[in-house]
Amino acid sequence: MSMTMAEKILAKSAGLKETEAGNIVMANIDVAMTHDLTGPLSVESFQKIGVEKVWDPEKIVVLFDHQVPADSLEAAQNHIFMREFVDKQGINNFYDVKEGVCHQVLPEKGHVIPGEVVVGTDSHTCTHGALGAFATGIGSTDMAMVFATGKLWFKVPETIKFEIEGKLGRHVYSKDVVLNIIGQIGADGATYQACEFGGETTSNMSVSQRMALCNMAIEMGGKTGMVEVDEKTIQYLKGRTNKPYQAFKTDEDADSLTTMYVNVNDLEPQIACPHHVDNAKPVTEVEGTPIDQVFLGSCTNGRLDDLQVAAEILKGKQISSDVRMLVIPASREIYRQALDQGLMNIFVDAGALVCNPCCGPCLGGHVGLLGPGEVSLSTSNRNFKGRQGSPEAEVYLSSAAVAAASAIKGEITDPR
Ligand SMILES: CC(C)[C@H](C(=O)O)[C@@H](O)C(=O)O
Ligand code: SF4
Repeated sequence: MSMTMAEKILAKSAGLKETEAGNIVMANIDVAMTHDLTGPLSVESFQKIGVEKVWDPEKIVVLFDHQVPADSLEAAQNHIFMREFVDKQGINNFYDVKEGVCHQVLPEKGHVIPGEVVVGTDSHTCTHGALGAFATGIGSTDMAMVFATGKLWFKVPETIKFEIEGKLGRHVYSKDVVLNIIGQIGADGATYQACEFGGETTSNMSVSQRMALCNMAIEMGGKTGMVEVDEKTIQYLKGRTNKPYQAFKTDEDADSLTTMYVNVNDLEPQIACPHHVDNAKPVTEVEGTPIDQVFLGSCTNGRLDDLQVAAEILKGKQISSDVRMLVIPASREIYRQALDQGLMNIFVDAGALVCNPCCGPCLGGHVGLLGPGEVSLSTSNRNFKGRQGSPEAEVYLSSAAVAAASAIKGEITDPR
């Protein structure tokens, strides 16, 4: 039977030969991730089930990233509570305050491999599908059941495959591609679909750029984002994991597959305007909009290539005195590489604030919040009302290149 990548992975994880979209399968979970913000709820629910020990401590990853270092007594208490859980359950895959954002750290540390089922109590767990896994966000009570049993049921999703063709122009990136797709199909355009990204443009992208595509799958309602395994995936995995893995591909004649063709030859840098991610416009339509803060970071665009692009633009320049710019590398590994490459000197000399790897202002719970009437330009993935602080603030989303060029001018700027 012809199947999609999502169907093949879910069939394998449920011990079935085949399955099809719409079926309910009981999957064996390969990786279960929780963090400082949703972890306490997951653990409290787990404790209510009454099972003493988690099903397999080696398959659980606990990580602190949303409020690190603790910015409130509540955050500190959450951290203490989670450290006690990790200790009691013998969970070795524990990353305390220093490592960075979960969706960057898990792939980096080799926890994500092709063909496996990864669940996390965070909606952007779909990012990990860039390595050919089936990865999705789940609720804290679902995670409690995973902790207890190692299993979770899924309705097998249909697949929408974005065949991306054409050559990206100068200073046009995967973030622009995915914002444009979301603008076209809407925030509910791929509801409960496995969003697979393919075509020659995707093949030419780095794993990092593919992660930005998959990261945004949830912003069009997707159950997961996915990219087929290729040489770049294999190179990425090298030195990170020795675990054997299976690479699955979507059969072109699979019943549950819909294809959307996207040509990027003439694509301009895109901006998602307040207060919805699907309110995407070409930068030329919004350039000149004054901004108060620029946030370069997050699980969407806080990776080394993003920092490199931004540093190239900021080199020898000064950030506008009307703007605060926050640079937050997505992980310690990226921070280290950025230091080695001299990127941090460029940011500091330009007048940016460099913070420790964490989620930062992305969801308005930690550093760098916006006041009423303020405007942020952010490389993250959501611009909902109140997302980065005051409900009277506005958030625009863009690539790292637009963010850097705009920081210099103090207004939304076309980096080209
Ligand atoms: C805190 C967490 C539940 C949340 C998510 O699931 O996405 C956060 O990471 C976000 O980006 O809004
Ligand atoms: S960086 Fe933002 S989107 Fe990513 S996990 Fe953190 S809060 Fe969520």
